[in-house]
Amino acid sequence: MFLQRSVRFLAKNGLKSTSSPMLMNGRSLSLNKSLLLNNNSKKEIYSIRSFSTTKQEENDEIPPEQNTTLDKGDEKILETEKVVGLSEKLTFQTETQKILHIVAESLYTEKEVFIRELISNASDAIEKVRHLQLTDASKVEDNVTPFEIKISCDEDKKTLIIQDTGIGMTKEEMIKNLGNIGYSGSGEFLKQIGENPDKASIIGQFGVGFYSCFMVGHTIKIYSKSATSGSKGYLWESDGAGSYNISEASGVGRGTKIIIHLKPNAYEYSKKATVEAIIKKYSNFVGFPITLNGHAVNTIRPLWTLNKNSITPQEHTQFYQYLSKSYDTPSYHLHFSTDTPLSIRSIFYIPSQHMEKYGMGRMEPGVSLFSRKVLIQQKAQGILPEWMRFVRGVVDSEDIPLNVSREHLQDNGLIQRISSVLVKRILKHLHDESKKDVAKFNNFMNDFGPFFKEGIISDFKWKDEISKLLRFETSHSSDTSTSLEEYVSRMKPNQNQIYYITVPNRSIGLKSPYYEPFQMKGVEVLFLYNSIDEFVVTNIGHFGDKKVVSVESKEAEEFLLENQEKRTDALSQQEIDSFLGWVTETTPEKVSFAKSTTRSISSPAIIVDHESATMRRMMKMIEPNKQQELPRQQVEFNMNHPIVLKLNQQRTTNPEISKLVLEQVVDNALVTAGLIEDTREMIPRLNQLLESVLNK
Ligand SMILES: Nc1ncnc2c1ncn2[C@@H]1O[C@H](COP(=O)(O)OP(=O)(O)OP(=O)(O)O)[C@@H](O)[C@H]1O
Repeated sequence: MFLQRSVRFLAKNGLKSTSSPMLMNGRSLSLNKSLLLNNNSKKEIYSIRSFSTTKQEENDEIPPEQNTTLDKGDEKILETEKVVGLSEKLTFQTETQKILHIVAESLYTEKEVFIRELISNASDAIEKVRHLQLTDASKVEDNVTPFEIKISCDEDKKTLIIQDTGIGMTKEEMIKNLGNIGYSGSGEFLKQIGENPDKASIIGQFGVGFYSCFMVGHTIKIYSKSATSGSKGYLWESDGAGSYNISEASGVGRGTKIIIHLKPNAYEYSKKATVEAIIKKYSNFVGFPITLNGHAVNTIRPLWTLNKNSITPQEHTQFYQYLSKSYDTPSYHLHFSTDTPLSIRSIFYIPSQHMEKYGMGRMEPGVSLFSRKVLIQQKAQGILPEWMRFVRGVVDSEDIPLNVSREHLQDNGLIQRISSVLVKRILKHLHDESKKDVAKFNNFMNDFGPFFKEGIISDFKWKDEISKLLRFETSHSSDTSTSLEEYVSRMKPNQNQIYYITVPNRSIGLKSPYYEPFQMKGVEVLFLYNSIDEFVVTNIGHFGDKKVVSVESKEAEEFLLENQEKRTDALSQQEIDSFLGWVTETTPEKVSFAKSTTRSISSPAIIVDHESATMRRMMKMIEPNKQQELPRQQVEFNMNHPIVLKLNQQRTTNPEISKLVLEQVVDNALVTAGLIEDTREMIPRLNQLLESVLNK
């Protein structure tokens, strides 16, 4: 289809199906040329791509030997630039100095990552210039230079040079980007880098990658020329000891050239074999040709555009590690392509671990958005919902215009539609995986469950799909592995609701008077231990046609009443009424209504139909200074309980102690319902009661 469209277009516009060397040198170069010829309409991109790509779209890997114009022999990059005029000495921002020092000094075991960081910056810079060329070519001075990353190491000179033909930097940008740490939480970085054993991952996640070159270099020289029209070249030079020099330079090409003069303990990075192995290890999936001393190193395989059966598990792992700047093997991956209703090529990875659980701050979104292999935005907001920020991957859709506003991606209707398709597909994939390997999925949910719970609370649209993935601990088993589907499959024939109880731990749950009647009926109850869980189940509301309700709710009480054998009370109705009247008279500030319970409980009293304890705690967190008065409660008494019967006997003969006992019984019920947080106010009363027991 591309080809047909392009032939039509070329015929119409009189372009020749050229076999010029530029077109043969890879797609990025071809795109450049297309821009020289035309403006940036979608049609033009189709046409040139189709002509430059003779293989089918599904399998358009560019063999390494065709990747670059530079693969001609052992070529070293020379320092041909010349400083013009005087140089200006500037100091690093204080925080930057600290971070620079830490990065340079404390990562000696993982030094090699500096190559990954610099290549990643180079690739980002090229993506930026490519995007600018395709959206506003007039702003770019040089539209001819091919997109490439050249690396050169020299064992004699003890240098390593990394040069890109990317967006480059103006003088101001060099000062801003290289002299300051953009990351606002640099204090946080300093803390984490000290504590975390996986320092290399932290470097990647905090955007301090550039400074890693000071681990290996005693002097760093950076020549850079911004791609924007009219820019001059500059040299930035520093030994990382607090200051840097900037001067104008002539002979600087578009992009950035970093010359690292290696420290004696880092001479290994002047060896070609060492550097080549590191590039292959970390940067094999960079989307632009990388050459080392003139030889092509990487294989450009945009995996997401390939046939999924042609990709090996190792390639997936490598690609994931490249995308996520991490070293683990992903738990799951999904390679998903569709042409209807939208054209989407995508690959998603679910990491095997995440840092949020260690309190390491919020993860950034991890999916990059492309349009026909041109990067629109890395870590794109809005392509997946916020709660799916743990997913890493790539989404490519030719339906997205290159000049889509990157700031407001999440407000874009098309992005929202793509997002919908993707979220649905990812959730379905996880559901399928949960059936394939139950233990693996349960382990995954143990770790990543909080993200899905956040999804239930914040993203109502997906609550049905997400609720199928959640796992709970229940009275059936102490594993945190019961799905709602399994719960439903074990429901009693007369049961049409799912019951939960919020308790601090399992043992309290098992002893709770709210759980007791369910246990007696053999009805399974979900045990929720976190405040957030109650919001989660409240938001789930219904699972299929089964309502999810608290064991403390009216609905639960009605269920318990059904088919319940009539209790025979030891007291007459008149005696009961009189007792309950005494209760409300004696504890008017705590009890609004007292009645005889119908629940089979072994405690003397229980609070019913009350406000959720979780909600109270939440309100307190929201307004910590506001006194949260506890409203008067409805209390049900177990009229066969020995304490209640004795209380009834003694309330007239021993009114003082009976009042104390009643107050304690009510307070005990409030504690059981989680409504009293501070039990200290009971102590004087308990002491009085103890005294009276001992005095007997
Ligand atoms: N080769 C380059 N070309 C153009 N600009 C660059 C280049 N290398 C670095 N920069 C600029 O310097 C900034 C700082 O780079 P650094 O590697 O420290 O962090 P980062 O790239 O922003 O974050 P991360 O390392 O997480 O990708 C970059 O954001 C970019 O603006």
